[in-house]
Parts: sequence; C-alpha cells; structure tokens
Amino acid sequence: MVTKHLTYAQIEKVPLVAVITLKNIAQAVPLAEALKKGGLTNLEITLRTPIALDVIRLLRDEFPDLNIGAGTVTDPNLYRQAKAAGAQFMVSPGATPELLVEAAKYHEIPFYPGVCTPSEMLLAESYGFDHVKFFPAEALGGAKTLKAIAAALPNISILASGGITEGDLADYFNVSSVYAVSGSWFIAQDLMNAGRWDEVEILTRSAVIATKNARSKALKK
Ligand SMILES: O=C[C@H](O)COP(=O)(O)O
Ligand SMILES: CC(=O)C(=O)O
Repeated sequence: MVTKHLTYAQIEKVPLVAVITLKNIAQAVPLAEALKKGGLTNLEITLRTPIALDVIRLLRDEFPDLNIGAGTVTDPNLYRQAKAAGAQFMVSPGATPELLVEAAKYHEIPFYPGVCTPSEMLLAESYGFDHVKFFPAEALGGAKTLKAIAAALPNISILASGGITEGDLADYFNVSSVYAVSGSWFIAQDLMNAGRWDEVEILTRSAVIATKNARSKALKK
C-alpha cells in the first residue's frame, strides 16, 4: 500500500486541481498567477500539446510554491519525460501495466492512474496505487456511481474528474472516498485568450471556496 506522500497531502489541503491544456506558452505564467491569487495551488498540465513539457519546466522555475503536475501521461516514455521536466505529480486518463510498473518505480512522485471500474481500481491498487483518478466522472454517473463503489472499496481514494462544475462539488465530497476533484470549469479559454486574468482569478476563488465548503460540510456529517 502506498504511504501518504507529501504531494497527496498538498492536494488535500485545497482538494481541487486545475486541469490545464495550453497551446500558447505566453499564457502559462499569467494563468498560474491568476490561479494562485484565487487560492489554488495544484496545477495539472496535460501533455496534449507540444509545449506542455516546457510549460511544466517554466512553472516549476517561476512558482516554487505551487504543486505542478503532468496530466495525460499515457505511457512510460511520457512518464519519464514529465519526470525529467520536474512534474511533482502525474495523472493519466487510464493505465496500462507498463505505465503502472514505470510509475511504481518512483513512489516519491504521486501517480493517479485513470480508472472507470472497480476492476481497474483493484488493478491499480495491486501495483501500489491507492489514489486513483475516476475519469470521465460525470459521464460515468458521477457521485452516485462513486458512492456505490465506495461501499465496496472504501480504502481507494478518488480524485474525481471530467465534466464536473461548481454545483456538483457537494455531491462528490459527500462520497467518503472522494478526497479531491479536478477540472477546467473555472479556466475559460475565451477569458485567457482575451487576457482577462482578473476574471479567471474570480472564478478560481469561487471554485476554491466552494470546494473547501463542500469538503468541510461533508466532514461534519
Ligand atoms: O483530466 C481531466 C479532464 O480533462 C478535466 O475535465 P473537464 O475539462 O471536463 O473539467
Ligand atoms: C483526462 C486525464 O485524466 C488526463 O488527461 O490525464
């Protein structure tokens, strides 16, 4: 069983991860600044664009106080490249045995294998990963599905992602095994393209406050 890493604990402090896909590297620093001012510290840079590894390197240099991870880490080679770029955590939409073996070599870097089913959760756990990403959460039935799974697999911690918006947060955090959510609903591409960073900051602050409220209400139950 994986011990609780520093970065798992860091995500748990503000249990919200921004999922960021950037095509323009000039947006990286102003976006990270807006997210940071809004109170968010966990940034997942998806490896879906050619600049993604450069963005990770840049943000690690510029924001030593933020938790910068890599998303869409779909094979061992991408895992190694993201590690070399300085990613502090790794996320995948799904996982192959080869990827799980590679990630298991570096348990100091938290890895969230993507899962859809209890079988995939058990497979991830058998490689030592008890924190997984449930993706695409809303399309898979969202909190209702997770509640049913948590009844049988209460020790697998869930990062829920995919189609989640602010109004869904209470439902997710009411599921005992959900420890964090991730998404992009507060990072509107049109605001970024227009350089309206103040508005990104406002949306981020709202998402952070809603996340903290949803979790603290759930913990009091
Ligand atoms: O990694 C996850 C998703 O791409 C984030 O989902 P979202 O863009 O639907 O919030
Ligand atoms: C969707 C997802 O989990 C990823 O891109 O990493």
